Amino acid sequence: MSDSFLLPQPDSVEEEVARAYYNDVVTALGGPNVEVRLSTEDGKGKGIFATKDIPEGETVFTEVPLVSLQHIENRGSALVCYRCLRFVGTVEQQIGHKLHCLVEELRSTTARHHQAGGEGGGGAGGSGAAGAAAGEEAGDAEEGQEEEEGSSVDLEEVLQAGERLEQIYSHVTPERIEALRSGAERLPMTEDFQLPPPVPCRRRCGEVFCGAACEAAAWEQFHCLLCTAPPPPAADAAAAADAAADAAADADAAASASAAHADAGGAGAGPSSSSSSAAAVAAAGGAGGPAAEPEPELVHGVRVDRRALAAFVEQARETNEIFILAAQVLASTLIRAARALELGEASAAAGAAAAVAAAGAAAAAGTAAGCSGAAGPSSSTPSAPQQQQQQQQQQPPPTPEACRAALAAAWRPYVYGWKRVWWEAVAVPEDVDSEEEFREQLRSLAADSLELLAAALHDPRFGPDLLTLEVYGSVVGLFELNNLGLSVCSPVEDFFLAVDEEEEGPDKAAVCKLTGPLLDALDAEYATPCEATAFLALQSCINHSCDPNATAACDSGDRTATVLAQRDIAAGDEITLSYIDVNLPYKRRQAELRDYGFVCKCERCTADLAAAKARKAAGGGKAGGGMGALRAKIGKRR
Ligand SMILES: C[S@@+](CC[C@H](N)C(=O)[O-])C[C@H]1O[C@@H](n2cnc3c(N)ncnc32)[C@H](O)[C@@H]1O
Repeated sequence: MSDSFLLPQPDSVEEEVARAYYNDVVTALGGPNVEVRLSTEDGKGKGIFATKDIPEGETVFTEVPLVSLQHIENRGSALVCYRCLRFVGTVEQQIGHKLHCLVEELRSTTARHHQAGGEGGGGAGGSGAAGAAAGEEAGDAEEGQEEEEGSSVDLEEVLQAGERLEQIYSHVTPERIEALRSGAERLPMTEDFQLPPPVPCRRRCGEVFCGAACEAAAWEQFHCLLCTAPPPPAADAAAAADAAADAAADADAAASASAAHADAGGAGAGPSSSSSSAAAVAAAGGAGGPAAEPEPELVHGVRVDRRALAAFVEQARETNEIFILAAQVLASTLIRAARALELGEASAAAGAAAAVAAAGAAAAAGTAAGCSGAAGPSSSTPSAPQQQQQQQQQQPPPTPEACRAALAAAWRPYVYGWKRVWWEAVAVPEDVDSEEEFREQLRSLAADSLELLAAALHDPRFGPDLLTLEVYGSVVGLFELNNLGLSVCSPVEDFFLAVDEEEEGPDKAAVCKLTGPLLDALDAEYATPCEATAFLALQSCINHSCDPNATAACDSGDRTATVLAQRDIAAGDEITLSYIDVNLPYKRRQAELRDYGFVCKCERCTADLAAAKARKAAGGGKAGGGMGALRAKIGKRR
């Protein structure tokens, strides 16, 4: 059992609080189609059950992720809001961004070949260190080999990169890519695919948002603690509080934000992305930041060292991007706990379990407010850093009991997702010789990451309880076992489909003359969606079935993820989704689900296993059986 009061204890008080929390979450989302049961009869843990008949095609429930993060390697394919994943800019900018990042990535591959002296090798190659799976890294046998592989180049990959680059340039010039990217070139028919203009982070850290409200919501929710850019000079500090609103009106915002996004890791791979945090800081400096060593800032009572944050982000991008999501969870928890103290809510929270549950549920519902700018139950207008520091200095220090109660309440939205620490939750890859060594390497990677984060966020009130390896490992493990892959369709795909569907004739020919070369240059990339990882309070409670009765879909327009009935669901039925491709035969399904850390106990697997055993007993063949094609992956809701 865990020593940390932040990780669940199996006692009745906890169960009561959990029940109250989920009731509040369901109610806040407009229930009452479903309820959360804390244990299913077949031992799968928590589950979601229908409280009334839900006909096929109807919405079971809709919710907003508590946190989400676009995959680093996807940043070159889709220019989206850092908080809500909505595509931003224009279709032209999206096309320019994709081509620019693609060209940069291909160039960096061929440049690595030249740097390596033009020698081919059988090494790892690949598209750079960014986003490399921690498991792969931990699976490498020896340091020497890693180094050797890092500098070696796969000749075939280099040749392919060169060919692809030539193919792109045979259809589109570098000047045209830049014209699309900057908005100088407009294409016909794109007015039907309006996107919000990108609004840069108030400190120009390189992240962009779909509007000032989303920028402000992200800032309040976690970004004020995690932004890698230093504060503006003192004279501009007051203005900085309103910078998000100003940025929306900034005539250059769209183009500069688009470029900043690309420079801050947009290429998604290769050297440019691993130095992205530094680039983001440099970009912010260029926008008026001080050149001198910045002082740590006090934000909601947390001492924030932006340079240390940049180091944290860089390590996460090179090893495991989930560390960044984990940091969002911890930062938003710190902020909610600090706000609770600021507003004097802690004493109430300490006294009543129900109040604790309500605070947590309200936090989940608060983030569900979408792009409205609301960031939580005690959302307040952000004040300038100096004002915040003054306020905090005037307040008497909170008691340890108040701190613990505030932290427990703030932590509530995540506590029930907890299962195992990351290094114990990960399935061991087949090519790993020593499981013990592998898990130790993951543990040490998480410890390094936490050390960097703890150096960046110093909080004597909550830090000693929250920033521990056990809690950090549990948050990363939560994403390993509960995360939801979000996939938001690209407006670029919709645009090219619309062009294709136009009636044949001279008008279409004129449009195709302009768009055809772009489609040829993009090739299969034209349809790449935004891919992200997210954590949702209710969806993370839905168990898997190889014959699911529901499916999930997401809508980038309002940042919602919806669960839909895939067939008629009766009151009392468990709601199930498929985490994998259910077309696979029994053994392959079980193998895939081992990656999710469990042996499937669904009715179909139970029946398949029984049939296989019966066949074996009768001296017969293999287990198998196909179902209709279903994808766990979330698609766009139409
Ligand atoms: C996303 S969570 C679902 C909610 C979970 N039951 C809970 O208590 O939080 C996924 C976890 O639920 C359990 N689970 C989900 N579907 C299952 C199934 N078909 N058979 C066995 N365990 C399952 C596994 O422990 C898995 O790691």
